[in-house]
Amino acid sequence: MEDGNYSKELDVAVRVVHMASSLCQRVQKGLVSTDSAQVKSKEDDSLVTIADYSVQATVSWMLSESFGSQNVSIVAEEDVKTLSKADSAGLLAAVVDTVNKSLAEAPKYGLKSPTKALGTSLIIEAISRCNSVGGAQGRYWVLDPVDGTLGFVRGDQYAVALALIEDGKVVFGVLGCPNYPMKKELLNYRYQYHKTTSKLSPPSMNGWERGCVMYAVKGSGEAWMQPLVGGENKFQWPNSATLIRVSAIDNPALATSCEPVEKANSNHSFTAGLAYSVGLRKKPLRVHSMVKYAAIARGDAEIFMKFASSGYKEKIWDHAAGVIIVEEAGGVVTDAGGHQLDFSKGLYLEGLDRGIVACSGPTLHEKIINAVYASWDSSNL
Ligand SMILES: Nc1ncnc2c1ncn2[C@@H]1O[C@H](COP(=O)(O)OS(=O)(=O)O)[C@@H](OP(=O)(O)O)[C@H]1O
Ligand SMILES: [Mg+2]
Ligand SMILES: [Mg+2]
Ligand SMILES: [Mg+2]
Repeated sequence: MEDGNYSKELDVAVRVVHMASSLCQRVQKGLVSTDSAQVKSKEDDSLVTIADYSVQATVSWMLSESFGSQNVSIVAEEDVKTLSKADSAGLLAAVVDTVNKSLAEAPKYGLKSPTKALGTSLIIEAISRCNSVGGAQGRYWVLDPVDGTLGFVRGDQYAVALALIEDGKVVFGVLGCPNYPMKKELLNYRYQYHKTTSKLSPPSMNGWERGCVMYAVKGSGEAWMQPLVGGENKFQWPNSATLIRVSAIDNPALATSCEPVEKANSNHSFTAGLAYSVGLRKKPLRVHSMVKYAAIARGDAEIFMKFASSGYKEKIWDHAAGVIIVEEAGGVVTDAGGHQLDFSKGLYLEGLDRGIVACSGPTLHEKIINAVYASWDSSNL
């Protein structure tokens, strides 16, 4: 894997995202979404689960072990505010157990386990150590431990997203998509929700390989995908990776667009109007998480549009890994004004103009940017 001076970081990042993705699959299978020892609401009313905290602790601990805690700065979505509350004691215990089970499997991914199980304080410390504020200088990791937590709780699509930013630019991104099938299938993969046990279990689709890890290094012109290491299989590198490329479709009538599931997260009627005006004819795919970027990078979709409410500020962890993978797979990602997304301004994509438009190529991208320009004023957004 030829790349600048990030090969060791990328190697560890891919391995730890595989490990974290398997952790999520295990948690998702046993998830009882009404059980507050597994799923909590944070102060902003968004959801957080055992998996979000466990992945953040696992990734944070492994990066510090691999590179020395003094050399590792991490921007990440979660903090320990909710987890430290008295009524989160059950959740915290479940996180400690989940993290130690995952770390015990580290050798399967070519990584080192801790000499003994981590105690609660070390796990709290690993999560809270992810307190970098990002910015235009220096090197820091960007982690969304579970992107699309809502999708995760629903047994639907979600992602584990890890990227490295240096001097304000994303230098590589790794995206674990545990529920995304290896074969070219629709993205509406869902676990079945059993009302009686209120448990989630994967549909009985024999031999239907699901789960992949994508990664790309800035300027390489390549994006790669590995099947998720599952069961007793040992992780191998790099021979299990295949090159992925965006779709060559640039005819709007044949193009597939995707967008967030929740209309609170993106204005569906505005994107429907844009779709019609540029001549899209297929029903949009509504998909949780950065799996939407993964779908474009892999050629399963050609367009991803997101127009959040005007007051909302996009976080860098919701986009860093997905953007670099689409760009290196041959796609284009800008804001609605056609400007590059700016990852150098701290935790948010400051200065983002109206929304995000990611396309498989410049022809579709230009049509959509022009359609936004033509219809924005009359859209009273
Ligand atoms: N109001 C609002 N507007 C826009 N975006 C928001 C909003 N609230 C949350 N978020 C962020 O969206 C992330 C999930 O994006 P998705 O594309 O998965 O959304 S959706 O669930 O499919 O609607 C989700 O990421 P996770 O928290 O990691 O799941 C949030 O960071
Ligand atoms: Mg969240
Ligand atoms: Mg997210
Ligand atoms: Mg998240």
